[in-house]
Amino acid sequence: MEGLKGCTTHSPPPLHTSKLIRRTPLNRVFALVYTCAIIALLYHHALELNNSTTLATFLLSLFMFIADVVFAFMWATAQSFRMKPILREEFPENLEKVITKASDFPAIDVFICTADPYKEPPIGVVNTALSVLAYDYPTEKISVYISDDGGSQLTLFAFMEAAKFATHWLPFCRKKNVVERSPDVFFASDHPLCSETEEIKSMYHSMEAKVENILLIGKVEDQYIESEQQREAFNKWTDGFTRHDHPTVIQVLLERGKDKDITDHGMPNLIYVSREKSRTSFHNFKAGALNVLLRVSAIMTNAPIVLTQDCDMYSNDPQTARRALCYLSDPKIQSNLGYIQFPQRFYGLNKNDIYACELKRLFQINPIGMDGLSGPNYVGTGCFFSRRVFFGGPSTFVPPTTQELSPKAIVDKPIQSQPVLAMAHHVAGCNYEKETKWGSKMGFKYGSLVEDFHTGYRLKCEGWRSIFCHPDRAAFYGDSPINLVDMLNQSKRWAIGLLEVGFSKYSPTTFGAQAMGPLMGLAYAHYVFKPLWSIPTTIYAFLPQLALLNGISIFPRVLDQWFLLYAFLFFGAYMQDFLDFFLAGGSVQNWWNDQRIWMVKGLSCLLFGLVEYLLKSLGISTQGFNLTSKVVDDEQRRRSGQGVFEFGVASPLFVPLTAAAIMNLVSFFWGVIEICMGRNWEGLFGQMFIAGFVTVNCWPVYDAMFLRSDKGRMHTKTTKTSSLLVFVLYIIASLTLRS
Ligand SMILES: O=c1ccn([C@@H]2O[C@H](COP(=O)(O)OP(=O)(O)O[C@H]3O[C@H](CO)[C@@H](O)[C@H](O)[C@H]3O)[C@@H](O)[C@H]2O)c(=O)[nH]1
Ligand SMILES: [Mn+2]
Repeated sequence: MEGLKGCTTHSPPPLHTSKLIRRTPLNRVFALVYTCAIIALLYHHALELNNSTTLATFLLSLFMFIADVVFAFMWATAQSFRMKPILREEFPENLEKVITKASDFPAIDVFICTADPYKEPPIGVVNTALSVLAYDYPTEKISVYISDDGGSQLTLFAFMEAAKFATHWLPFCRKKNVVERSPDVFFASDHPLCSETEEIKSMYHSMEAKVENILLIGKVEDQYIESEQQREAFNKWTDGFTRHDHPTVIQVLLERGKDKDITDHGMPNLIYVSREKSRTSFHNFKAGALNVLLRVSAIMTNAPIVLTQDCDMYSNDPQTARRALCYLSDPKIQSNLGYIQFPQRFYGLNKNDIYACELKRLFQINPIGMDGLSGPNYVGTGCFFSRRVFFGGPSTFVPPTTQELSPKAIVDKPIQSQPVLAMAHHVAGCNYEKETKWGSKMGFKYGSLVEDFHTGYRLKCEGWRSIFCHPDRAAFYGDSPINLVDMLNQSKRWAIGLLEVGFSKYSPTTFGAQAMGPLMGLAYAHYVFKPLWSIPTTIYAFLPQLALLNGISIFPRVLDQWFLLYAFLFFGAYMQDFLDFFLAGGSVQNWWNDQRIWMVKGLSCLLFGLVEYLLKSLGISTQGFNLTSKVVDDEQRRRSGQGVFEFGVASPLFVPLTAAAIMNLVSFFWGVIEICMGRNWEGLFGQMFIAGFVTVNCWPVYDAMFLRSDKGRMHTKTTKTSSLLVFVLYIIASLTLRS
């Protein structure tokens, strides 16, 4: 592999190594066997279609055929992750021995995005920023930029407080060798008690109280303003200032070389940026915010390395930047190395992770598979980029709009000097990108609600390589929705965004496969077409059951040889899925929940995402970036902690799921009755099995409909609508199938 491997007497110690996962040959053989089984299945379908005698049986066979074709396609795309998965290890302790002294480390610009002080409490964003400001990295090399799309003085106020607190926090972390550098996490953990710790703890809590108080009041009142400089900053929030319409605000809160901590050690840069907004221009959500930060940071510091962070993703390991450097500074791989992606990991997941919010496959398993090819995708946060990637492919430099934005430009003026500030305001303006390549050929890419996925994908197509860095100690921890409807809405937004890429002119199946090779093309196709899972899932959730209710058998009889094929395909896929999950450190319970959520998503967010995407393509509706809320009420947190599903609201997202739950329960019992009355069970076994399996999976739905009385139970309106839907489907099916 590319790493600096093996130690002869002369070669330097390694910075990183990698190895192929041991079970890879087995995976490849299994893929071959399973492919043969799929071909046999499709042959069987062809026979069925050909032999169907009535329109009804033809339609049934046709739908089942479509379902299996989509399943087969998705299975095939998933194999790309199993062909060459690799594991890596880094040795940051060797950095100084191999590369340079710490003072020669490259500078890093950190981008933290936030967009709404009420959905993303500023104290949380402050903790994220503090955890990065306090990295074990030369302080003068770090600049943290906050992008505030909420345009909120409350957030700015929180950061002014944070800047003061940081002058105590950074030296404290250094002195005590603190590992949890997010103060909130540190003070909530078991930490050694001493007067100094107590003092800084009370300082933190009083800052927290102040910030929360301001949030309650809703504005920064006079008594909180401490200096003329602060007043001048808050004066920008005039009467006409709204979050959708306001001028650029850039505020340098800490300046390298000028501001000192309480031990007289220098501080990193901390800069607040709220880009200009106007109702007449489109802002491209987070991608737009990141492009503004790319430009503003180019003018102010222009570090060669850029780290992007979501506001809730705090650093959990101060060594992280050094770890990324093990790759970024290795001359052997530098030339086409685009970014180092760390996995998204989450704190406070509920017992057995009932909503599978850990997204183990997306964030931990699949990236290992892509890493063996040309590297993992970008997931929006916890990613160290080489700034150069935002300006064209490794050998095709796309020059920026002005020389000052070039990754090679050298900043020689202080960040608070007049020309620098003027230029920074200019490039943050909402008209700046008009008629430029920003968002298409330059910077973060526009055109998809999953700007992270889209950007990473396009960088790959341009020829950049990426690396997946997954140390044992999580590098970052973030928030994940603990409310079902929030989780489904988030996945729905992703589904729409993915389809936007899938059906664009850059589709992975055509453009992508050509640019990156067939395996990477497949891997990306697996993501962009993920919402298509909803088609077979929906068919399998209703059709075999409707046929069962009408006494029609659609799968082979148990003693038939074709039945074995179905059994192999089903158990083969589930067992392999289980093994992947289990060997990546997941528990049996968590896997069970993960497969259940896969089913739930197929009947809710993926289905709605697909429909909304179609409506959007027809110009009927538009979808914005609905932020995932990072606040939850205590009762919800309690229920979620007990591992109980939270329905509560009457969302249409729950209707197909609830209808499927009812349909499967009813048809299963109907089947049992039929068999008790002496009907031959062999022909119905396949359908009974599916109905039974779905019923077992739907336990939380029945619980929420019939047994619970708390606020998180199923809304009666959802139950009624779903029952009606089942009834209508039954009538339609009976009329068609019995005709
Ligand atoms: O107009 C916007 C919208 C969002 N954000 C920020 O984007 C981040 C992600 O938003 P969130 O609501 O937390 O979305 P998630 O679905 O949890 O985020 C995942 O999916 C997004 C794409 O849909 C990626 O941008 C994220 O990095 C990825 O973690 C947050 O820091 C927001 O403040 C903005 O800055 N401007
Ligand atoms: Mn998020």
